Amino acid sequence: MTDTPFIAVNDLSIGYGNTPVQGQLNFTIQKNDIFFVIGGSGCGKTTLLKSMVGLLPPTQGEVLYQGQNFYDSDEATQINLLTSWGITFQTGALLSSMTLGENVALPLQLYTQLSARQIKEVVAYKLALVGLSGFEAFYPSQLSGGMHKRAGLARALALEPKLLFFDEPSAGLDPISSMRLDQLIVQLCQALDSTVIIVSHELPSIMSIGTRCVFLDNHTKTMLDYGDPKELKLNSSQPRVRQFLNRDDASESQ
Ligand SMILES: Nc1ncnc2c1ncn2[C@@H]1O[C@H](COP(=O)(O)OP(=O)(O)OP(=O)(O)O)[C@@H](O)[C@H]1O
Repeated sequence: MTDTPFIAVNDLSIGYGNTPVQGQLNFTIQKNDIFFVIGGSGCGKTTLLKSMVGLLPPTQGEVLYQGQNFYDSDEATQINLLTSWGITFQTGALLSSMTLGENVALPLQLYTQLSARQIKEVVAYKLALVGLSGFEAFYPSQLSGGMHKRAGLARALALEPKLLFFDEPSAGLDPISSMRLDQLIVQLCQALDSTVIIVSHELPSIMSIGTRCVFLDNHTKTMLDYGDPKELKLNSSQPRVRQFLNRDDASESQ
């Protein structure tokens, strides 16, 4: 038995060139968490996600995945980590020139030895999981916003990831579709025994499915608090965190 956290963010600073975005980030994520990264517009949520998925080396500190630091690892370890992650960013989740079937098949073709027939079966299964059975031949432009998000989820799930990253998964969806997507994320997370990290502004999602969250602050350029969002909403010692989670007007100025 080890007490190494599933993910440990240690003294992390992130930014672009000489412009710091966030610093002194320290928190852990447990296996099976549905972990939200929250905070006002432009505070650095997407930047944190980019840094966590290997797209932006930190300016200081580290993110450890069961003790492994992506940026310090050799290529084989980096590929192992990358193929155990499913990532959907807000834009560009799907390649527009490919059908849904081809989009979902792509990671399987790149990273597995499966035959064409096996890939076809896995694609059909993943599309069924997100309620898109029979849509293999559709192009992303032929889908509604909600279907597009679910198809992005199917592609992220292609390699049965143990860790899923989502940037604003329900952006642009109506409240009902957004709630259905939340339920789908919870079901898939349980079925695949996965852990999920979500960047989101959506308070109903944060409150209904979030197990823990970290609040990034624009003013101080660091985290103000982290923990169970329901707890923080009531008891955070940080007024800006309570304002945000209670949707007080004061949080809108962030
Ligand atoms: N590629 C980039 N180069 C330089 N600065 C960037 C880049 N991408 C983002 N930034 C800046 O970094 C800061 C944080 O941006 P980021 O997109 O991470 O915030 P966010 O919290 O995800 O915002 P939102 O909630 O509005 O999507 C912003 O000031 C943004 O202008």
